[in-house]
Amino acid sequence: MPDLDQTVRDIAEEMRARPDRGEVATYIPELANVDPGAFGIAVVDAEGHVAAAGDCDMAFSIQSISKVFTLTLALGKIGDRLWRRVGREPSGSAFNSIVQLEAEHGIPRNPFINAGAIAVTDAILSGHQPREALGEILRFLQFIAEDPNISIDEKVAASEQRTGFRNRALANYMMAFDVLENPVDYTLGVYFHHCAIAMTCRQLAMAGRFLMHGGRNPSTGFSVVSPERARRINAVMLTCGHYDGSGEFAYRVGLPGKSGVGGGILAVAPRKASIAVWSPGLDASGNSHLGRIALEMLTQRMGWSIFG
Ligand SMILES: NC(=O)CC[C@H](N)C(=O)O
Repeated sequence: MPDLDQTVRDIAEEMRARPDRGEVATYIPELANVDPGAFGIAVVDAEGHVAAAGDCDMAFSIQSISKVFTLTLALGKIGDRLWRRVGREPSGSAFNSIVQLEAEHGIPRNPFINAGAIAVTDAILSGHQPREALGEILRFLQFIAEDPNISIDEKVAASEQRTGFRNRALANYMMAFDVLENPVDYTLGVYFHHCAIAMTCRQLAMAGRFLMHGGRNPSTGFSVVSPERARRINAVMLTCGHYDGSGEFAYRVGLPGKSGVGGGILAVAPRKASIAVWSPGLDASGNSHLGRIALEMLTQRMGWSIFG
C-alpha cells in the first residue's frame, strides 16, 4: 500500500496547483471573504496516526458538516423517535430546497438538507435555552476532537442570521405542520450558530474518528455511540451527505461523506481512516470542488472505497 503521509502531501501539492477551483459561496456574505486558493487535508488512520498537509491547521466554517454531529446528539437524546420528524431518503434536490416539504407534510427527506437539519436542531433544543443547546453541541465537538480550541465564528453566524431568509421560510413552513416544537427564532439561532463553528481539517478528522471505529473513540476507548448507530450515521452520510451530488460522490469517492458550503468535507473509510479536506470553491451542487477531487485521488491511491 502506498505511504499515507507521502500520498497526502502529493495530493495537497497537486490541488494547490490546479486552476479549476469552483466558486466560493456568497449567499452567506461572510463566507465570500475566504481565499479560494486555500487547500487543506488531514487523515487519521486506524492506529491514530495523523497525516496532514496544506492548510490543514487553518480554521474554516464547517457549515453543514455540523449536521453529522447534531444528528448524533439528537439520536442520543430521543433515539429512533427522531425518524418520525425527519426521513432518511436522499432528496435529489438542493440543500436549501423547499419543494418537497408541502407534498410530504412538512417532514424533511433527511437530516442533512437544511430543513432536516433544522428539525434535528429543534429536537436537541427540546425546551432548553438556545445557549444551553449550543454549549452542548460545542462541548460534544471539543470532546470527540479532544481539543478545547473549537469555537463559533460569531461573524459568520451574524452574517447568516441577517440573510437566512430561506431557512426562516423552511422553519416556518415546518412549524405550520407541527414538526417543530420550539420557537422558530430559538431553533434557527442554534442552527445558524452550529453551522458557524470553525474547525481545522486536523480537528475535524479527529472528531470523525468514532465513525470509523464502530462508534468508539480509539484513543480514549470511550464509546460515543453504539456500533449500529455509527453504521447508520455512515449510511445516511453516503446516501444524503452531498445533497443532489450524493450519487456522484459515492460513484467517484466511494465513502460516506458530509460536505458544507464552507468548502469542507468529512469522509469516513470504515476501519481505515477519518478524513477531512477543505477547499472553499464549490461545484454546482454546493459541494467542495477540489475537496471531492482530492478525496477521489486519496481513495483510489489507498484502495479505500467501501465498494471494494
Ligand atoms: N450546505 C450547507 O453547508 C448549508 C448550511 C448553511 N448554514 C445554510 O443553512 O444554508
